[in-house]
Amino acid sequence: MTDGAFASPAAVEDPDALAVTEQAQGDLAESLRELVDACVRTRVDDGTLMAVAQEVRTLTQRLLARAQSDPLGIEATSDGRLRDHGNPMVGMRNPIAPPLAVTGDADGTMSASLCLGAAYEGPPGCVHGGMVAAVLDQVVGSAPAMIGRPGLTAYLNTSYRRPTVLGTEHVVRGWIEEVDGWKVRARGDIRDPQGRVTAEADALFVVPRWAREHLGTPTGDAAGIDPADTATQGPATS
Ligand SMILES: CCCCCCCCCCCCCCCC(=O)SCCNC(=O)CCNC(=O)[C@H](O)C(C)(C)COP(=O)(O)OP(=O)(O)OC[C@H]1O[C@@H](n2cnc3c(N)ncnc32)[C@H](O)[C@@H]1OP(=O)(O)O
Repeated sequence: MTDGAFASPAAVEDPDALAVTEQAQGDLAESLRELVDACVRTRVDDGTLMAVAQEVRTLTQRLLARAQSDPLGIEATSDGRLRDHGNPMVGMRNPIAPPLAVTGDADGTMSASLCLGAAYEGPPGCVHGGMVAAVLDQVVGSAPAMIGRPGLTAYLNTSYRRPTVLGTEHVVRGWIEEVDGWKVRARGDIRDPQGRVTAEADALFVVPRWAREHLGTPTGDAAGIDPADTATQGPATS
């Protein structure tokens, strides 16, 4: 992100055409998620592996025939969305994103379901700890964003209570503990189907100085911001 990232929203001139494009982009990413999973689990012979690798490289060249050199960034659009399609946790165009679908409750608690496959394995049969932290970073970090304080992670302390098992539906949650001007302390956890906490995080998100002029003036400390009252201030990401 750079200074002025949200200064001029990208104009959406033809919403129908954009919807078709986004459908195609999302479908491509989904097909690549299936490819990554197959790549990790396949037991085909060496000749097939080499042939498929060559075919994939050919497909890559087709996509690069027209590609931007920069990463996608976070883009505000004139239809009121904040597009973070390249994000590795929620980005619908990013095949390495699960992708998480993060939603907010009326009380400001953010949540997402999580069920990861073989590509995310750390300990045998379990989700890699770095991935667990990244998931918590995203979901917990979306709580400050929802109250109009989209900060960068200053710290994220993660405690791993029990393994997060692959192929199992978990629930990830994030909520605000304290708002202090541009700093927001937030916590979150991941729970297994039995409701047991597999990991939890305590984090601080800080709106960087360069972004503050785009977000107005904070009203003060926690007493000044009620997540339930301000939930609609946050950006809609899709
Ligand atoms: C912005 C637009 C985004 C839009 C987006 C939409 C988002 C929609 C969903 C988001 C969900 C994202 C979830 C993933 C989020 C990442 O992955 S962020 C990537 C990882 N994090 C980073 O790269 C951050 C790197 N660090 C930095 O850029 C800067 O150090 C920081 C954290 C922005 C702060 O820098 P700064 O703006 O210059 O402010 P600074 O004066 O240093 O500190 C401000 C205050 O914070 C305190 N502070 C700073 N760091 C710490 C710390 N580590 N411990 C304790 N206190 C600290 C300072 O003491 C100071 O306190 P006060 O004196 O004001 O009381």
